[in-house]
Amino acid sequence: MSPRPLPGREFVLTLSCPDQAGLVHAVATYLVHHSGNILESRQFDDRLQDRFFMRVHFDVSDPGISLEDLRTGFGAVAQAYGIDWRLHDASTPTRTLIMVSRFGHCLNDLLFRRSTGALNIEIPAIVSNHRDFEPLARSYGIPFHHVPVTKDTKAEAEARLLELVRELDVDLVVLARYMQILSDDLCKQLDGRAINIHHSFLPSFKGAGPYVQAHRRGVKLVGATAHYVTSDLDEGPIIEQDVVRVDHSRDPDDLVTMGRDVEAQVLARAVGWHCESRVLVNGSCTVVFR
Ligand SMILES: Nc1nc2c(c(=O)[nH]1)N[C@@H](CN(C=O)c1ccc(C(=O)N[C@@H](CCC(=O)O)C(=O)O)cc1)CN2
Repeated sequence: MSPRPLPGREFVLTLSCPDQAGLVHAVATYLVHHSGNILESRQFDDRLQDRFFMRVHFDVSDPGISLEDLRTGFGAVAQAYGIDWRLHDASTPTRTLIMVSRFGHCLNDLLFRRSTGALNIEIPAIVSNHRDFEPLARSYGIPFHHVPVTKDTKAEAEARLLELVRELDVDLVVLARYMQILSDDLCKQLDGRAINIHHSFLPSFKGAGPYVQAHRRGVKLVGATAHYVTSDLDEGPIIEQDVVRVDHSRDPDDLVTMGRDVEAQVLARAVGWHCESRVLVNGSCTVVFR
């Protein structure tokens, strides 16, 4: 058997389109014409929406083929089939701006996971409406931006955030227990590239104080939900969720403590999958090729 060529550069193609025959063949033919070798391919046909979703992780052995060549080449296929698509270099880290308020466990977890290489992200800035975690940012050598928010300064604060997003070429904004509601305009500007961790198992207990709400309800499970941020508070497409068991003996503060680990783990999985282009938005839901 002839030896396989040395692995080339790796790319990820994600796509969705109206379901139709020949899609996988068209993608495979495109890859062959660009010296592509499939490493992983996942597909999902949403029969209710009649929409097809695909994620292809592949390498390219021809060193003369650039990312722009690949994008130009797939543009023709996409036009023929009405495909919405994205094509990324799999090795490129996602430039991630993290926002936090007074609870830092999710921020701390993301910083550590980046430091160990568990998350392929760069963190050009940490933004907070409080100064609690400026020392933590400094300990990782990451610029910290204190952007206070009041009803009167919200517009100015959001303008400053957008300025940082543009100046630092940010790909993804993560609300790691950032407790300010983003305006409709900011949500539009960050559509599909802002992830929030909500400290409940949505759709239960939306909004502020979910652990107090859960305690009043006498729940036997508390949880966390990572979702894309939209104008509808805590209603964005869900990316990942998990729960932890509780009981009658726990007061609201106990629930806050017990929820920390599951919040951090859920957010980290969601951020990791987003950064590996494993999450595709399907209307108000997601398809996650995890
Ligand atoms: N536009 C959106 N903004 C935010 C979302 C979202 O889904 N869409 N998620 C929240 C996070 N969050 C729960 O996870 C949350 C944060 C804050 C509040 C809230 O009511 N806060 C203040 C009011 C602050 C303000 O007016 O800006 C309060 O406690 O009264 C509810 C839920 C992050 N932002």
